[in-house]
Amino acid sequence: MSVPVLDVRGLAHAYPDGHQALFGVDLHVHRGERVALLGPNGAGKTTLVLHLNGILTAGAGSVHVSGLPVEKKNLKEVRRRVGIVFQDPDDQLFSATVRDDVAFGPANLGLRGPELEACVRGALTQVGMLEHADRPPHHLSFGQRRRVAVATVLAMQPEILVLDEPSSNLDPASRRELADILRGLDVTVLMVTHDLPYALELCPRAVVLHDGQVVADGDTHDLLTDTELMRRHRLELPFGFDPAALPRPGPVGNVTPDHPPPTRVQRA
Ligand SMILES: Nc1ncnc2c1ncn2[C@@H]1O[C@H](COP(=O)(O)OP(=O)(O)OP(=O)(O)O)[C@@H](O)[C@H]1O
Repeated sequence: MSVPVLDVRGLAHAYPDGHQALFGVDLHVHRGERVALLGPNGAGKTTLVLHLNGILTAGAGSVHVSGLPVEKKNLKEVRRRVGIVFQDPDDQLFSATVRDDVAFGPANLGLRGPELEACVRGALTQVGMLEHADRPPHHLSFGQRRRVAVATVLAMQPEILVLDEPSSNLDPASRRELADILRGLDVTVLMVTHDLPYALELCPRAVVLHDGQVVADGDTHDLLTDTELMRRHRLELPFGFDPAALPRPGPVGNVTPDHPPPTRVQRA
């Protein structure tokens, strides 16, 4: 098996006020996986995600992205490899036009002229927003802005796409359209979500974080049908939702996963 795209080992983090948010987290994500990161409020999901591209630095342990350690001297390359789409698209969109926002990252990497334009068009096409390229982002709907935020990250051709609550504040049609887009991408995905049906629909594997520790890691369907595990870790499916009613999610885009399918559920 190849080097994991994401290799988190023994990661611990205490905030300056002394609050210990992560305790020895291990997480290995291989190329072609789509993994849901689940857990109740305050579990440490955001804290973990902020370590993946060096916004926060580890108190103990390590994070490697395709073998590259997340360290100050590597941050530029780490941030190209790990694309984070934050929950609020307005944290990511600040230019006069959609095109300029999507061009910002690749232009910083040195792309110019037709190469840059092709990159921007490619990313906007992937999210179905090419026809909006010349519009100001603040004229777009929330769902459209979220798609543009995804495009700004895809334009960097990341090795892993990290999404923080991608389905939040979307109407049912936009939620489904975004799921279709994500399913079609040829990129490894780590998705933080409280939307358990969305996790089940998109991610064959789920990792549950609770009180700063990984408490389960395995097949999403197996996890979400384990009522004792769900109760213990404050995870609740919407009333009347039956996980068996959804087909198991298929592989990522055209990527052939270089890992076996998740089967085991581990418990702390
Ligand atoms: N800047 C900070 N200073 C001190 N403690 C913090 C800070 N940010 C987060 N925490 C604490 O760290 C713990 C983990 O928070 P985190 O935001 O990572 O959880 P989360 O799983 O993302 O939660 P949610 O689902 O509510 O977004 C919480 O107890 C939180 O109060």
